[in-house]
Amino acid sequence: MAAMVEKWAGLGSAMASIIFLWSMVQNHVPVTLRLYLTAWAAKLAACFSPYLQITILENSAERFQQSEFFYAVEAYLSDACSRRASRLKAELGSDSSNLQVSVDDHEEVTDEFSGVTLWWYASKKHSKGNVISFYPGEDERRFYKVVFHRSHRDLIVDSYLPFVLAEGRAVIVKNRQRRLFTNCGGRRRRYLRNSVWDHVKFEHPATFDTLAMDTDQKEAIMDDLIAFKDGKEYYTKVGKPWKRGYLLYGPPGTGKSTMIAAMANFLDYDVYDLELTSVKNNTELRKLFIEMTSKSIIVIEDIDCSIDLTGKRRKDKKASSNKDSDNEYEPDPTEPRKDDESKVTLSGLLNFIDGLWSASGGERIFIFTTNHKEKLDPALIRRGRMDKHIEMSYSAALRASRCSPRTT
Ligand SMILES: Nc1ncnc2c1ncn2[C@@H]1O[C@H](COP(=O)(O)OP(=O)(O)OP(=O)(O)O)[C@@H](O)[C@H]1O
Repeated sequence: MAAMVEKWAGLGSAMASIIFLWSMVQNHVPVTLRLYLTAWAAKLAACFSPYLQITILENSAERFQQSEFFYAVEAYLSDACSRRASRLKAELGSDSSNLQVSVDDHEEVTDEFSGVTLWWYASKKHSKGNVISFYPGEDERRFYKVVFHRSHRDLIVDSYLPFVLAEGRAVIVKNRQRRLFTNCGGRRRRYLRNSVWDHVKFEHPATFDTLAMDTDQKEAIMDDLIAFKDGKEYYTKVGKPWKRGYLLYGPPGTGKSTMIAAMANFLDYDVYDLELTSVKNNTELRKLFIEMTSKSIIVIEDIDCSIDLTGKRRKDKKASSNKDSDNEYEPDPTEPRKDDESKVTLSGLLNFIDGLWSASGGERIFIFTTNHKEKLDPALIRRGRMDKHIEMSYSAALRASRCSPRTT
């Protein structure tokens, strides 16, 4: 018993010495050296620890692109492990109608795989950049960390993590609600949501059955869409990005928007309604592009009103567009440049469609609509960029109006 008491007393004095030494270090050692020492202490501890940890960040380097793996992990943990967690958080789902329950920050959840136990943690860390953000959450990077015994390294890396990715993807698909995105909402709101896009649930009821159009033409379009959707191998084989462009042209009210909705419903894709006049410059356009998910249709309506195809800039679409009118807005060279005018250039747009960036993500369809095909720059609509040109005519629209139920 006396030996035990002596042992505890020894331990107590050792602890007191460590605390004293640490407070000395805190007071007298410069911050940079202290951080260096802390990092080394962590490395040293890791060498002797029998456990390994893998971190999965929400954003890859410098918040550049959101990590699909992070969201797969989030979905997997919410679905498979949240019942074992004692602290959960509930948020509105992506379509703002369903509740999503997930594991709260700093909460530990255990999982088992092939008889091996693993521990997951969710947390946030502040980015080390010098940028000061005015919006909450901007300088924070969320991450998940999985800890396991180092003897199971191969099993975890080669089998468990791919399993989590596949399961998480399946959960995302199962819970998926198709969305209609816009870049027109308030800039501040989008920052708060940590995204450059706003979205609502996509609920347009149009289908190819309800679309009035020549049957052969309709079937040709559907075949083309199916070939695209199933064409991953083909695109890889021929070395082309997995994307396709459609130009829908014809007078107002001939069903161009309806056709887009029918395509989205047919393919089960999200729709990104890109308002070019709200995009500040080519850099912002690229950022919007990076944040688009795959399996999506990117729409630029009335492309001739959205961008000055001669290389000069044009005012707001609304200012210039009375769609039936031929009165074009002519930019006045003496007019001072306004900051809120879009500076997206034709070359920026061409890069967006099929430059190096266009290949990232894959499985995307670009659709431009116009009432004046003849006004478009040939470079913009050449085959390869806009692979299929579809004319929408009044005769089909007339058929549609005859078929639609009468309103009184
Ligand atoms: N071919 C069609 N099939 C089914 N509905 C049609 C067709 N054409 C027009 N409509 C109906 O006419 C209305 C206008 O169609 P829509 O908005 O798709 O035309 P649009 O060509 O996109 O017009 P705008 O150029 O003005 O944007 C919608 O209510 C749509 O249901």
